[in-house]
Amino acid sequence: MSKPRLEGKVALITGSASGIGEEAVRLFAENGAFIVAADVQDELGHQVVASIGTDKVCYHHCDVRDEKQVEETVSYTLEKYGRLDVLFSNAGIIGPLGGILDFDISGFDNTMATNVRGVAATIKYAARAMVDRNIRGSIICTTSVASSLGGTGPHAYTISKHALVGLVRAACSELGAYGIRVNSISPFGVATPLACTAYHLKPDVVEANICSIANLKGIVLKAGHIAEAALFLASDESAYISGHNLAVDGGFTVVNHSYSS
Ligand SMILES: NC(=O)c1ccc[n+]([C@@H]2O[C@H](COP(=O)([O-])OP(=O)(O)OC[C@H]3O[C@@H](n4cnc5c(N)ncnc54)[C@H](O)[C@@H]3O)[C@@H](O)[C@H]2O)c1
Repeated sequence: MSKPRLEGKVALITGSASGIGEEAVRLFAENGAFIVAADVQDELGHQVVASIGTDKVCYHHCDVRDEKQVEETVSYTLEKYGRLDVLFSNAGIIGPLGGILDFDISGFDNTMATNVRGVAATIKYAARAMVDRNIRGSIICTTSVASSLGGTGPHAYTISKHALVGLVRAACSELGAYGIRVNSISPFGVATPLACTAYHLKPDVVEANICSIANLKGIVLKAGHIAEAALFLASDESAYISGHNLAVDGGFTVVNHSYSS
């Protein structure tokens, strides 16, 4: 039997009580990792952990907008499992809807505080922990197709995800010297609570809408597909990949949708 892909590795996953993060917790655990699952939805987070088993996975409250909570969560991970090999900085919000002409500036601030500043804080403390212990770790963030295209999400969200690509590249440029890889995953639409609640739609309706505009037909994108990409970037199979924004979008961002042959 082949060795579990994350055997002996310790991972911190934010936004882990729901959607993509929850799937990643399950998949990383199946692949032998010790995990701290962090989120602000404590009840859901505890349920996720209880459904997997508390021997290798634990839940910890962390609002990524609060630098102190991020620092404390990384310290908790080190106390609990003794090291940190993988950060999956995945927590994010869709932020306010609406156009630029009536732009919700305070909603924009909160979106940036969560999707960019929050991720920056997680990278800062996770990278410190890795550098201090000489760990050649892997840092993964969740961007979006809205990180490379305008008009595929609300404006504040699009701005935040574009900025996140810059953050990944900046961190990659510095942390390579320590052997630490920094990448991101850029998903197309997935019918998680983030996508469903924003538009007040049920998951099957969201999936039907996504499929109707998707480039790749005959498959429905699920949170598990994104978790698989995170597993690859977390594992040693991606040992020389850094600074990459891995599209899991069925080709959506590289085709001209108005062209038909
Ligand atoms: N669902 C999609 O279509 C889609 C597409 C592209 C990218 N993404 C990105 O994937 C990531 C995960 O989203 P999802 O779709 O699984 O949605 P989700 O709502 O199911 O999960 C997001 C999780 O992040 C947590 N969270 C929100 N604010 C937080 C904060 N301040 N501190 C800590 N945790 C916080 C939420 O409680 C939730 O559990 C996000 O970064 C999102 O932008 C989602």
